[in-house]
Amino acid sequence: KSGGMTQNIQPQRFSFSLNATDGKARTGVISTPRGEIRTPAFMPVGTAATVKAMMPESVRATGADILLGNTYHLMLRPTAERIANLGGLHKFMNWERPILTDSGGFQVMSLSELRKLTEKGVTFRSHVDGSKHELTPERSMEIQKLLGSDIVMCFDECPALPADRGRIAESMRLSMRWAARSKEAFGDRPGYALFGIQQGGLERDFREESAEALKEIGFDGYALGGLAVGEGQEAMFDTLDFAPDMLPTDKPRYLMGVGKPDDIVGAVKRGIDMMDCVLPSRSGRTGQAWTRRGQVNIKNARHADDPRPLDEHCTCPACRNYSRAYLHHVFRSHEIISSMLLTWHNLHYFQEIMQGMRDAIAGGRFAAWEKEFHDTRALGDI
Ligand SMILES: Cc1cccc2c(=O)nc(N)[nH]c12
Ligand SMILES: [Zn+2]
Repeated sequence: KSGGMTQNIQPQRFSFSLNATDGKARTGVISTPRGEIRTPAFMPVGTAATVKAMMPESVRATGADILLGNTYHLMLRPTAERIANLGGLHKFMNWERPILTDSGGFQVMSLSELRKLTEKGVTFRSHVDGSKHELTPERSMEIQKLLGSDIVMCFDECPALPADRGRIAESMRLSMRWAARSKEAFGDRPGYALFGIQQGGLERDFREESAEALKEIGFDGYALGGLAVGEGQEAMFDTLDFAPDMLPTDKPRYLMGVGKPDDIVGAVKRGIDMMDCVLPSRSGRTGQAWTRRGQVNIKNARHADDPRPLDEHCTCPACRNYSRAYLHHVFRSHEIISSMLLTWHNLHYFQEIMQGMRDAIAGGRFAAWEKEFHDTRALGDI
């Protein structure tokens, strides 16, 4: 034994290693200077520098290796410059593990008013105070650098659906020009990653053109954008039956904005490595619990006298220490703990699904795991 200090040498690089595949499903590890990300990974959304109703240590306790922040929200309030002056987003929100930030374009189109889209970028008025702002690929890269996020997303445009093929092609080609400008502006930042975002709607030829354009530019990871925007699960899965295969095998594939538990399982089955969604946290705040036997609306009167836990197999604090009757009561009384407990449970359950899939893929038994997953959900709540 050397006796010397065994330092915790963090890799100064961003790298992805694939450990096993089972059909199209994959499991591996993304190594970053701020820690490892086990894939397939679910990323809780921390829009305004907080995963709502959760302390960061609680988010970690659910099993999350990485969380999401949003360029759009943070540039408006408290501003990226203020966060940078305070030491960056990790320090600001007390989460020292990896953070991925979305690039802002998608949120502008869905949240702001008086938007103006040009080749240069987007000008808009803040939904917070009506102030005028501009986002371009260059400004988005600058903001994400000020935040210090480990995985930076290209600045893209996601067409509102329904859209005709002409609109989808035009929007995708703009996003590809913006991807090149994003890469140029991002520069060379060892330890930080830039992900390209494939667009092209549900169209195989446009998805192919987009994938080719992104590979030509070259990225550390590749996201599939333009899905989970109202097309429905069947159309999304039909697209996922071909789109991920167009992307490099040796880089992470990130499906943005997905989804319900069965969306997540279907996406991993089709070769997706990373996902994010507000569903578990947002629905937790409305009393909507996600369990292995389906959805449970805890506000429903049927739970008022029920001494059982939400999910008897779940090891989260809500299921270990509280009854359905208690959860029902605190929701009906609008107590703050109601959001805390159900958000924790939902995030814990989503991470349990991810861990189950990682183990199943590593063991070559994904099909059996998927069957068990669907059969149990079909039982419905008891
Ligand atoms: C968050 C999200 C959901 C769904 C789609 C998208 C998209 O196409 N592009 C970006 N940047 N973000 C998205
Ligand atoms: Zn639970």
